[in-house]
Amino acid sequence: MNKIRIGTRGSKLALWQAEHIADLLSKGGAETEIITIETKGDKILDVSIAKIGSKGVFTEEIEAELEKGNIDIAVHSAKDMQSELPDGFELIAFTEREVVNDALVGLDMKISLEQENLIIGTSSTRRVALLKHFYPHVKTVSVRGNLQTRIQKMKDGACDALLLAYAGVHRMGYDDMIISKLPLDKFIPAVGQGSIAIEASSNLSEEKKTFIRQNVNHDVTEKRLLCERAFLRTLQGGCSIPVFALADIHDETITVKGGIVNLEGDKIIRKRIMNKIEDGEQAGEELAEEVLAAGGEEILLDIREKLNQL
Ligand SMILES: NCc1[nH]cc(CCC(=O)O)c1CC(=O)O
Repeated sequence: MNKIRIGTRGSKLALWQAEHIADLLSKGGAETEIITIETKGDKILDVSIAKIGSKGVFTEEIEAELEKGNIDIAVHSAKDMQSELPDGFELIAFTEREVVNDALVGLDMKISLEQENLIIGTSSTRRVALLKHFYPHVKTVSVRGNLQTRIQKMKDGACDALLLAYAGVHRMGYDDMIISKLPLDKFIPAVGQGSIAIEASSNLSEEKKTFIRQNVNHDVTEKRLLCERAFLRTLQGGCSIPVFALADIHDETITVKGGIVNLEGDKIIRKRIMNKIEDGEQAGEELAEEVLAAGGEEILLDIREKLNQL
């Protein structure tokens, strides 16, 4: 088999993830090369993603390279992947999921969301809306950029602490700045949080596809993520919409919890569905239908309108 060429964005987190995939493939006996690609999302740092229009800002340039065959696969944080890829592309593997929680990150280990006069840096609409819902006294400020930039902005006084995905903080080696893991009963994570996804062109050879799946894919994670992604697809969520879902597998059963919260944080809809593992995608779809029917549809329309006005 020829060398496997791995495309990735150039941030430290993206490179860590690409190197992790290269390691897994090398252990299986493949030769690998990492190729860095700059995307629109990397260039525009002063505007929130919700304003740029989320669709494909971090993936377009990478997909162009996949299409041309300049790279064999692209490595992404699974949660950054749209629920529906453009024609001709597919996700062929998901790495074993690590800690899924959001985490409070900062220098002062005594900080808690219960305290008064707290300013939290985050640019995720989901985290802002969930904070407004569960901790309405907490103020938020938008802090964008890669992890290192955000931490620097916090040190410069932009906020008291950051709200980030535990997984990314851990991958970057900042464990000693993790103040607490937020509880999953309040902060249900973004779809796919904590896993790394491999994207390929549908034209990638079966030989490479099979090899990559054998060495990278984690079966239980894949089932959980396909369920969550079916929820996101049915809801037509998109990464700027504050929706969340988390699937878990025990014995023969998949359980998925998820919902939507409005931007003001005063309306939240959460549901839970259980199904046989092999019907996980159906469980994700049903969860979305229930959330939509219970008022999620209205919230979604309202959010779309407000994001369009940004
Ligand atoms: N949206 C950016 C992004 N994409 C993936 C991660 C973290 C790693 C992961 O969840 O796999 C992060 C940072 C964050 O949300 O704090």
